[in-house]
Amino acid sequence: ATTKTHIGNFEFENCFMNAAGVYCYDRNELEQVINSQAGTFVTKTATLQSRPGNPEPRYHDTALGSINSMGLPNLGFDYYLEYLLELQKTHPDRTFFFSLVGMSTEDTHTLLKKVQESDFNGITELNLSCPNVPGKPQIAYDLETTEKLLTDIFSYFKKPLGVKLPPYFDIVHFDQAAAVFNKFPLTFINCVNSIGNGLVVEDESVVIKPKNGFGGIGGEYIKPTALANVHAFYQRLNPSIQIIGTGGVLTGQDAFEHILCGASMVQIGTTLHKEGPAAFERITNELKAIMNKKGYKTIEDFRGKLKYL
Ligand SMILES: O=C(O)c1[nH]c(=O)[nH]c(=O)c1Cl
Repeated sequence: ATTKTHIGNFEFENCFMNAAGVYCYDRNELEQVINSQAGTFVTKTATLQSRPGNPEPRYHDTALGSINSMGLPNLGFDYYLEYLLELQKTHPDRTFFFSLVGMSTEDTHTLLKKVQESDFNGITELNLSCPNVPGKPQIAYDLETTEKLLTDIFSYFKKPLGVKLPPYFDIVHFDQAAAVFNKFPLTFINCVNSIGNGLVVEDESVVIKPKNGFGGIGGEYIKPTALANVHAFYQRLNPSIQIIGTGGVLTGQDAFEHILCGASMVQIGTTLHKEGPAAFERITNELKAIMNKKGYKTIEDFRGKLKYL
């Protein structure tokens, strides 16, 4: 069996990559993902200026997952663009993802215009779902703002673009969100970002400092929500818009389920944070074993073919 895949016009030797925010802060981390079994990587979400992020502790692992309120710490757009352009020379055969978002609508347009005018030839992931910047609501929970933003973006942005989405929890919201996304030539949507503003308590205390302990939840806690979002949009979107599945992937079986629900690429966050880049080889081998046992040669043999009762 092969776990290769494609997103847009790009081929990837493996359908696994990191989730933005994990193992992607700087060249050192990104190089480790490049040199792992991952098919590609996405950068930490970049903003126009570098950001220190929220006070620590701002990330905490639990037995079943993680909670974070990082606050968008990143080295700034220019740092990641410079590295991506360098990789286009040293790894011309590979395609990478650039995650970004502005701290204002104006900044978002400034960033995307810089990408459009640059020599970057990879895929851009616009983060519409950061839950941890105090005072900034998650853009993708405001569908009117999201539609206006995408309308303006696609008037000038002509390179491959996808959006990182928060989980939705209401069938009507799936309907309304899909109706918006179907209006645009999106290359993909990525479901899901962390479940925003959870609260983990240990003994008598919160476990992270920002926002009195409130933060985005990842890991085993969120797989049912992640699978539901992947499949809800798979059922509703134009087939030209592919789906990246993120959330709750610990094993090859979890990845199999994301692909069964419709995902064309699977991102790994909390598990990668806990296990390191070796997780890519383990999970890839586990998925291949499942595919061999079931007689599936490629992921297209079962992608989206979730059975109903
Ligand atoms: O606090 C963060 O940096 C963060 N944390 C998340 O869990 N998702 C995001 O999109 C971001 Cl931007």
